[in-house]
Amino acid sequence: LQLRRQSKSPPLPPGPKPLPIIGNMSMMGQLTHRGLASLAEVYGGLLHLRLGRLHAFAVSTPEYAREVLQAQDGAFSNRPATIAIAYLTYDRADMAFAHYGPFWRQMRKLCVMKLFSRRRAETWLAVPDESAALVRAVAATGGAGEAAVNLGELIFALTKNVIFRAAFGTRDGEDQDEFIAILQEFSKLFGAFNIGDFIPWLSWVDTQGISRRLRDARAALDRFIDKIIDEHMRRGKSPDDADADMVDDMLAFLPEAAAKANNKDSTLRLTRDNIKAIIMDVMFGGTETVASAIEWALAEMMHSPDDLRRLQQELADVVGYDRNVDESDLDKLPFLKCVIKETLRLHPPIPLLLHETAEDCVVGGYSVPKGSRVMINVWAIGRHRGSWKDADVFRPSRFMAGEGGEAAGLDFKGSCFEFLPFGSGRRSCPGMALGLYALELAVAQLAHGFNWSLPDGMKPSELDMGDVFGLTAPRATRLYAVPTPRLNCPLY
Ligand code: HEM
Repeated sequence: LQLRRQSKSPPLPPGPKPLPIIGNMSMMGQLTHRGLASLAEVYGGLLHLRLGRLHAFAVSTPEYAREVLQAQDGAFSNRPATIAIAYLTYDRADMAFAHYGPFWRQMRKLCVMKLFSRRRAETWLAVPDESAALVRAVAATGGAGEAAVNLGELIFALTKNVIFRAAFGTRDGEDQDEFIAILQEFSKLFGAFNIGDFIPWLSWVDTQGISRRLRDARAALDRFIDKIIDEHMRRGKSPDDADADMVDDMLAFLPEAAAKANNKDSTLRLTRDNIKAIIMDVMFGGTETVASAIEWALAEMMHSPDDLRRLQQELADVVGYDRNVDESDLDKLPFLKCVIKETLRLHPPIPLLLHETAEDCVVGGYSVPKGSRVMINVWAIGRHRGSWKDADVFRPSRFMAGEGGEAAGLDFKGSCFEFLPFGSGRRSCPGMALGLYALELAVAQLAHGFNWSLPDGMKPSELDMGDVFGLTAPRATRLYAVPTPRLNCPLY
């Protein structure tokens, strides 16, 4: 009896009572950052759900986040993938959905050292160029202080152009529209409910025609990127060329190119599928995340005009009224950094981090079996009442050093578990530096270049601050605002 008792694994954490076979699948609609935060108030910081055959866990406190992202990082670093995700990533031929292991390590090294690194001039030049184009577009459409501009749409165009340029070396043309349509279909398929993910013996039930849509979407991507790869192979640019793009960088790792260049230094060999899948990672990882953060930062400041005025005063003191902000100013703008931090705390662009366990684990005395889906709710953690004073209030000065800001010592690099907009540990964001650069520059230039008011006499307190849940958590309604130029120089 004693042996049996000793070998008994610890209990599963608390959670809503599951039904036979379907478990808690009737609660699928609640598995959003907000829904899971409400469940955590009832069941605690580590809760368990049964979704058909799948065990799912939600982590909603800094203590449990530290446990899974730091103390037991190795066991929690796999990624869960639905049938749709596995198919659209060419069976996890990318980095974001590859399981933790030697292949993922090599892909990650390639991304960090080459694709997103500061040395990739084309990518980093795209940020100031496209940010200037955004300011120009704002000045052109609403610059007389009369018409409202659709800031959300213009900001999305900025990040899309930056990433498109980084990947393919170009921004214009009908190609972009075709590619955006492919991205949108991928995004819908990633989020579509598919019963086979939870009850495999029911996978034949495909009422929404998902299998056909998956085949069509991947075929469309094949057609699109194969053409680009062939063009890049024909022009034969070297990754060392100043205007090389990500495709040029990756082509050097195709077996035929590596053999030709006698590239023995690297054991990494990529296939065309790897190249396509990584391009999709970069598109999904780098476009909506940055766009949603820029739009939220501006919306929060329009909702809290004193903070906008304070940032504009800082910009006037440091930059003056005769030019707009450039990269060299960014490190001299402490309040701007606080605005960015406070925005990422309240609106982490990826609100739920999705991990999977590679082995049976025990967390806080509870069992987490191998192959479980683990959702780390960074949105709930950023608003955790035990960690943050006035947790739901936008107050950038909480991060201000020298003013007694209670959160002055906290940053988002991954060691403060109450603040994880970029994740932490092995699977944390490899595009953080690039994302922050685009975010800081765009927010600073828009705040410095214009005074902002809300359309139709709307009061700041009336601005809709709701969000929607998907791969990211952008604003529920696009941000419209009326710009009035405030500099003595032309806006580009
Ligand atoms: C404000 C901007 C951004 C935010 C807040 C952000 C946030 C995140 C988060 C939270 C993760 C997942 C961490 C985890 O699961 O533990 C992630 C992963 C990732 N991000 Fe970002 N990201 C941003 C910008 C970018 C950019 C600009 C790129 C690429 C150009 C990028 C590429 C990726 C990739 C490829 C992964 C997957 C990494 C892996 O699985 O190993 N991100 N990001």
